[in-house]
Amino acid sequence: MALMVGARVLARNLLRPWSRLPDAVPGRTGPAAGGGDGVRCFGSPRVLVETDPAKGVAVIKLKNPPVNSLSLEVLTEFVISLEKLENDKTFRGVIVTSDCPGIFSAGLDLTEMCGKSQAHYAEYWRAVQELWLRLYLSNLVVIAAINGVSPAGGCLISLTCDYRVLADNPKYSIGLNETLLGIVAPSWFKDTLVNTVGHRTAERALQLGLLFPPAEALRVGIVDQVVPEDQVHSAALSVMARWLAIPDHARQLTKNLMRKPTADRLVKQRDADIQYFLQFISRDSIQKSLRVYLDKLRQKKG
Ligand SMILES: CCCCC/C=C\C/C=C\CCC/C=C/C(=O)SCCNC(=O)CCNC(=O)[C@H](O)C(C)(C)COP(=O)(O)OP(=O)(O)OC[C@H]1O[C@@H](n2cnc3c(N)ncnc32)[C@H](O)[C@@H]1OP(=O)(O)O
Repeated sequence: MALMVGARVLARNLLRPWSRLPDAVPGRTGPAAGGGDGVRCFGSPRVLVETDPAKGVAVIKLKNPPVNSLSLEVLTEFVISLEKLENDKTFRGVIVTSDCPGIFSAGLDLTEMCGKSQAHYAEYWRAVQELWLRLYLSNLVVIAAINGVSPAGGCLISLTCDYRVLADNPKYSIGLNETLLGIVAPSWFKDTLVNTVGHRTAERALQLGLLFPPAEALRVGIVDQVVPEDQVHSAALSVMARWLAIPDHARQLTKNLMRKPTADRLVKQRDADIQYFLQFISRDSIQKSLRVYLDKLRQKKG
């Protein structure tokens, strides 16, 4: 019950940009934060933020064990943390990564889309839209340091970034695998993939629900770089330095030029998109597919 109320409060914060989460780790500094002196931490229970004001760079670490599924709370806390960074002129870039070993993100939280009320589905989908819009159009340089498997919504998060570095581990596949669950990637997921890998590759990948292992992911361009696992963070920092060498205003205007038409397609019909999602996700056949998929995941262990 408390969790539900908490989620509602957090979700309402999305609509009230002036409201702030209390800092979960207020002003913690020092080497434990991962970057030596001057690194400061804030954020929330599921979205840790380590900042290095001297470099103007922050690291957002998703921490929603066991699989970093994108629950309503995670989506909301992510947006709030991102907004905090964007409103602080100290920061010019952010690296998005995972605090869960071996898993970047298992994607949208299936339990949020299964067996819940229409009101809940609407609330959840608006939060998914919000995070996508904020990340896709962020003024910050956003680099994904993909240190684990990254299906569906996890892949979407990384596709919204400006650059993707993937750890070279055969288990760390990435892709929009929605069709394997018997569901369909919405048009703006599809657009994000098309804008990254081109129409033909996206068409094949989406219909077959392909999850690309690292070498393949690099070949089709769904990631920009594959590096040994222990170098993901340092590689992301090197890339960041290169992107930060470009004057902000020129880079930001160019990013906007490239991405705004795609984002505008959703912005112009957000409510209709929510209605479309509601109709789709509430179908008996879709609910059944999701239940079967979740049961398979749960039975895997037993
Ligand atoms: C023309 C018509 C168009 C209509 C379109 C309109 C609208 C669109 C409608 C819907 C669009 C929805 C888009 C959906 C996007 C998504 O992101 S769906 C999620 C996709 N994710 C996956 O397929 C990944 C599933 N998970 C896994 O494959 C594995 O869990 C793993 C990530 C590889 C990790 O494996 P492992 O370490 O072995 O961990 P377990 O499998 O044992 O899992 C641990 C527990 O976590 C639970 N879990 C896993 N994934 C999720 C998830 N995504 N959400 C919620 N929960 C998840 C799993 O059940 C285990 O739970 P228990 O501990 O057993 O309780």
